[in-house]
Amino acid sequence: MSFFKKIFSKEKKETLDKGLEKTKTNFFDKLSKAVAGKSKVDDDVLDNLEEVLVASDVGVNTTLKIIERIEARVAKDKYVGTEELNKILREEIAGLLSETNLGNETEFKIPEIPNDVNGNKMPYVLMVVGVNGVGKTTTIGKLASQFKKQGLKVVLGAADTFRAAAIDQLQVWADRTDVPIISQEMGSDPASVAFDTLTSAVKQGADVVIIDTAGRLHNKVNLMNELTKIKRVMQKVVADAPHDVLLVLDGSTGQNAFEQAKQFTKATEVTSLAVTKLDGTAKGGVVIGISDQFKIPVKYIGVGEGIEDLQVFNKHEFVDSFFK
Ligand SMILES: Nc1nc2c(ncn2[C@@H]2O[C@H](COP(=O)(O)OP(=O)(O)OP(=O)(O)O)[C@@H](O)[C@H]2O)c(=O)[nH]1
Repeated sequence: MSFFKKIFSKEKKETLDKGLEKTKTNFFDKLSKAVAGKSKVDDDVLDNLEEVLVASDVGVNTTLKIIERIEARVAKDKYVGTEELNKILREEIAGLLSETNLGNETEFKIPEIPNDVNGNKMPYVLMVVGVNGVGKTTTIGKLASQFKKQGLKVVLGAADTFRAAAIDQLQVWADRTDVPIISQEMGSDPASVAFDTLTSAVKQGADVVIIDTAGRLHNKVNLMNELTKIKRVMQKVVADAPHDVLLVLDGSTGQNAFEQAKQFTKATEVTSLAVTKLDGTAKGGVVIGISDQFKIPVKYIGVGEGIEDLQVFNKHEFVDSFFK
């Protein structure tokens, strides 16, 4: 490993540790109360553990899976001391997350997109969905910055034309990261903005296009129609666009994030997830539950407001940081 990579990894780890601090403190405080006065893991301890996991927003289904596995181990080993519970829990959570090959990435990277039939360079198209306020714009800005740092040519598309503020906020990030942005006035057709963005990106020979969209969940049919139309129109320019549909979820909303994931996956095909605002919350367990339940990769996690505070989600790093 290079010297710089080592430094970066150390910084990444520190940010992750700091970002998960609230979740961790809350979780381990509750866990120690759950085993207080007990020397072995019995039904009482398991009941308490179940409550702790649910209270940490791991989600009911995933909690039940974890409890079942611990029960099986306790039954097998006959006597499991409460001091071992931490270790067992860590192993079972890591095991659960390892059952899919998701969450193994360590770096921001995008696949190469083949040229079109005429030999034109095609960009990687990332469409970003999610309700207002979850950190969508910030995540787009942070991603643009990461890709640009790798020397990639990035273009942003302001296809959330529902609110003027959304266009303005994306413009702020475009200025901050010095990345071109394609926008039209508020109220214009989002599909038209997406079309313009892709056309411009192809003309510029761009590597990555990030399209912001409006996420109005209160009308699922409209949302579905809008996203379907954006996709259809984009495909007139880049045949297999979008290559990734990233749903941004606010981790601090806990179970609400699960609910949004359910709604969006019904409205469109979501291919990856970003869970933001983990730093300000004790609900970080939501990442474990969401990874387990949706079988859609959590690709990115937000652990702060700064441009560097978006991390590629790696389940091993996450579990390590959580149980440290
Ligand atoms: N602490 C923390 N704050 C974050 C994170 N990600 C985003 N935020 C903040 O969350 C707030 C909302 O983020 P936006 O990016 O504006 O959210 P949005 O989903 O685009 O919402 P609209 O702009 O209202 O559509 C901003 O104040 C961000 O700085 C994160 O990982 N940690």
